[in-house]
Amino acid sequence: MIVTNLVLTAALAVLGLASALPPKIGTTNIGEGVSGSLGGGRATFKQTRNPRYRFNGARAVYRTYLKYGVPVPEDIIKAVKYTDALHAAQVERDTGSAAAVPIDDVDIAYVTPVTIGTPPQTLQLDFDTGSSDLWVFSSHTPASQVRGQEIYSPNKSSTAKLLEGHTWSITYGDGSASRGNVYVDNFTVGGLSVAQQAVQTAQQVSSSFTSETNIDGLLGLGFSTLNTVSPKSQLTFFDNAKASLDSPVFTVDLKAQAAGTYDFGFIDKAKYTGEITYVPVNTNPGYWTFTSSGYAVGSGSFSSQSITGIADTGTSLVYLPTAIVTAYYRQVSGATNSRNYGGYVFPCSSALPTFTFGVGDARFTIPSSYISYSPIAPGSSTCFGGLQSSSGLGINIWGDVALKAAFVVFNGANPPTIGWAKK
Ligand SMILES: CSc1ccc(CNCCO)cc1
Repeated sequence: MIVTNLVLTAALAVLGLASALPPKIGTTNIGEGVSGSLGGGRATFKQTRNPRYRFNGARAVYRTYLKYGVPVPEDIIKAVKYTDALHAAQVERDTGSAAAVPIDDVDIAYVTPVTIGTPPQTLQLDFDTGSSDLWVFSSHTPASQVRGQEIYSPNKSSTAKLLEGHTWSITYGDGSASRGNVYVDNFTVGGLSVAQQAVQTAQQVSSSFTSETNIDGLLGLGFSTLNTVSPKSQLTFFDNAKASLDSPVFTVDLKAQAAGTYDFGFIDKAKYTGEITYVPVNTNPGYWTFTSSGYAVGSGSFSSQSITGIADTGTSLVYLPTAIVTAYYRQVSGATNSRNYGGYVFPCSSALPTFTFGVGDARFTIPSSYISYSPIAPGSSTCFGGLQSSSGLGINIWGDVALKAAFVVFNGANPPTIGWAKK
């Protein structure tokens, strides 16, 4: 039987009228179950949560009275006025969310788009919980040191202001370095804005930054005590934004060879499974330092021991005590700790066990594919490990290889804590 669109439409309309049940208050009735076609196409409306919506019960009741033409009782009117005032009194709460995109095929680092100034200039920055300077390639960076990076030009921003007499200089754990002067300007990450963010403009960058053409600078998410600006140190973007956030947190969801997210001000339940295990953070000297409860190699037994280290989104690999790392590579045929290649290498064809680490009673397993990090040179059959010894660093580092295996909450409350969840 051929049912023309017209008849179908009429039928749907009659059905609609016939369903005396009103749509549930507070939801948008998109005609659940009403599919069918008007003009042949299909439409699906995905409902998304509005993180800024604040439910007001009194107002919902008020709307119901209006909807059914019933005079609104005085006490409901009073309740609406009272609750509206309460909501208005709440400081404007804010959130932000932005993508974390791997810059190459081994996830050596991740970049996130930010906008600076007026009109907005977009740069891709490496969000780094292991440092606390926000610095960018700029119009002050010598052309010989710029190789395709986007630059920030303060003289093209009507809202940029030079921070007179302030300079900065930073050297990272991997030996890379940069230095320069400081402006304040409007700064936005994923819809979250800070009006007067200190933006450190590079006048010099080391060769490793010049050759990292996909990184236009760093956004430090460590504690502001680590900031290198002198004579007056500056606050990180998170510290500046914290007071206006719904919740004083940011979360990190890094992915292997895919875009993840940095969220500010809220914890997205869709991004993790099970419970979040929170542990204390030692903010001295300014890293997100926490203590892991132990480790296991592959299907081996879990060794309960305290491993104190930093959660560092700006470091690619995991660096742990030599005893743990040798226990791991003992399970990898052909693995050696190579001076030539600067760490543990193994035949790319070797089978690698997984690596499990503990946070409290929770256990997080790093897939072996994350630890088979990359050939030591393009096409080589020798691979470099994603797990290396921290003996030369003096600090244990849970870098991207570990962070990719979890959903991590950096809780900037007082006292700060760090939360780990499976995903
Ligand atoms: C040359 S690309 C680069 C990216 C991030 C960083 C900061 N963290 C590194 C660990 O010290 C340094 C260099």
